[in-house]
Amino acid sequence: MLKALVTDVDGTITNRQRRINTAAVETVRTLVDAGIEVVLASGNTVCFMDGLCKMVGTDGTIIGENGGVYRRGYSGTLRVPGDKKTCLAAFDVLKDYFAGKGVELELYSAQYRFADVAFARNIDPDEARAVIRDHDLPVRVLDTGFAIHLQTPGVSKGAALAELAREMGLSPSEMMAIGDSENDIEMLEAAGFGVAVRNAPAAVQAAADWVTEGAYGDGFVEAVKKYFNDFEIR
Ligand SMILES: O=C(O)COP(=O)(O)O
Ligand SMILES: [Mg+2]
Repeated sequence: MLKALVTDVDGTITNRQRRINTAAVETVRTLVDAGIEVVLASGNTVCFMDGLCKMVGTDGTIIGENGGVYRRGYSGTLRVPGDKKTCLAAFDVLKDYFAGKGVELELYSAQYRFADVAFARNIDPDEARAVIRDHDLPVRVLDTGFAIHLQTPGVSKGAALAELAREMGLSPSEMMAIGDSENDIEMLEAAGFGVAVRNAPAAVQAAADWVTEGAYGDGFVEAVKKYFNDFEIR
């Protein structure tokens, strides 16, 4: 039986423009009201996630910064498996490289981040990967479709899911995960049942156990409806 749902945010319960799908919000509330824990798992910052949890109506359990941080409930201890210093050092190398080509990198909410670095998608992520490789830097480049992130190896939403499951007294096999992007791959693999929404790229769909017909929030709602009876109602 499934006991918790772990869902990505951007591209999974929002549309391409980051507008939240209101039916997806209702669906999350239906789960929460049935006693099923819903974990929001995102590349976004903790403060963003806290506001989102409050307004959607979850208990504040989050995975943020692509697994760079996670926390059980609003008052739980914030765990920070990520390493911001390493990511920032790699970012400086990228910044210099792209400045040399006349392209400025735009950091996203750097002052609110504990673990990863996020910046605008005005460069080719594969070119950034090549620079990281050439300089032998210990970070990986993630393109979420909404931002590019730098993250230390071993840190992922999937690794955070496994740690969080332990804190919640659950097994990852009792969790369903839903996502849309390459920062969700490890999470879809770690969960007992992984779902990709239709807008997910092929590599993400391949990591999932099932792919929805609908895209974005419509796909999210479709997946929860289809598997609702596999959740243990308390
Ligand atoms: O922060 C991002 O780049 C994307 O966020 P997401 O993980 O909720 O899709
Ligand atoms: Mg996403």
